[in-house]
Amino acid sequence: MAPILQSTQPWVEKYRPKQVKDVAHQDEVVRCPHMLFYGPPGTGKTTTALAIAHQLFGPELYKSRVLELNASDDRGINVVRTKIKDFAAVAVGTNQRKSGYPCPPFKIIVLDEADSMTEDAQFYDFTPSTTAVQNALRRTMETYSKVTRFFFICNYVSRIIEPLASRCAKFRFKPLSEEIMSSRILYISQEEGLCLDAEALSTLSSISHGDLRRAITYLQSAARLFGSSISSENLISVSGVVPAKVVEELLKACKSGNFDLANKEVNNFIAEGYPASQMLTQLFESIVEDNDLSDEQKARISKKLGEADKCLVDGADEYLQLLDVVSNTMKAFSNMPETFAYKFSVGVLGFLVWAHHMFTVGLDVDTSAYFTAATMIIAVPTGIKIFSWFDKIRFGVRF
Ligand SMILES: Nc1ncnc2c1ncn2[C@@H]1O[C@H](COP(=O)(O)OP(=O)(O)OP(=O)(O)O)[C@@H](O)[C@H]1O
Repeated sequence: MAPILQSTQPWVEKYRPKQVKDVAHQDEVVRCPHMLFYGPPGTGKTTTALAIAHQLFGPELYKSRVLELNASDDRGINVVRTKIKDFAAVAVGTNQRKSGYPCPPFKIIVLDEADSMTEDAQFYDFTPSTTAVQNALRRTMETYSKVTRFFFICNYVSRIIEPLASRCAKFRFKPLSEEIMSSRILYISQEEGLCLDAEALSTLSSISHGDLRRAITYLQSAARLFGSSISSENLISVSGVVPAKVVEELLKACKSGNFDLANKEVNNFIAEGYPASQMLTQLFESIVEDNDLSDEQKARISKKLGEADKCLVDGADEYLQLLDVVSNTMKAFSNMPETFAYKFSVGVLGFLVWAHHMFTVGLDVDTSAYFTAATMIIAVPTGIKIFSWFDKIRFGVRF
């Protein structure tokens, strides 16, 4: 059995395919213009670009013909104007064909994470800066198109400006299917002398969501911690995925309508140290599949989950966000749907606005303005008050 603990090299690099033909299941992509590879993480975009470059130039010419820039490099507008231009402008020798490699007469510039290129000193402002850098590239691409090919790699193609995208052949990388992931994982397991049963294999594919890099990383972590025989539970524990039972308990508490119980579950969850964002993802999956909820209720909870997810990304408190989600889920599960209170308060508001309109018709401008102010002062708080009364009646607390 092969040693597991000796090598410190991450397996994602050790098992990065060196040849385009070994990149699993992205056949359409590998047949070269300027290229734009986009799609979710860990699906082989960078691997394909580097494999193409290696296969075109071989190890000897690789360094002189290929420039790799990723997010860790400085890729502000000045880099585009100088480093990329300097590299692109130097003509390639005509007689550099090495045995076994096609060595076409151009260079390749690989811009990884092209959707996060920044303008110097404006890195906090995504849209204008990225656009400025990309605009600066348009000219460079045109001027040096005879001697350079650009490979843009990104997750979100919508963040690449249209003039750049339209100069490229676009290739969408899809999340890898369970079978493709499993066969690559099986191959790596055999090479590393690991023993994975069918359940562990399927768990690994499902918790990785089509991201092979993630799957390989979980596998390596599990091998380090648990040795050569890896079970489904081992993989779940290294992945940070919340055990299905914990999600179930939380949903059960929501269904019970008992706020104290739900609060206790949220407290336990936070005390266990699970990431709240992971819980939101799994809660979402469970709610979408829950037959006790109507489509409208599912839509409401999903909206709340989305808002909480954004708040967490912005640095909000995990406990409060989760409690907010849980309270909204409780409302959705409760027999008196939120829509009733909502519609009632909106109805009161609507009535007052309508009454205001009827009374003010024919009044002079000043009287009408006073009346409008009075209506807003009465109508809005009244609506909100009624809304909160309903919450108090139902849960004894206002969320
Ligand atoms: N299609 C694939 N075939 C074989 N291995 C793959 C494939 N996709 C990913 N991998 C494995 O995952 C690792 C990471 O892949 P890669 O860097 O190409 O992903 P990516 O799509 O560029 O992701 P990101 O958008 O995060 O940069 C590779 O080193 C390789 O081990």
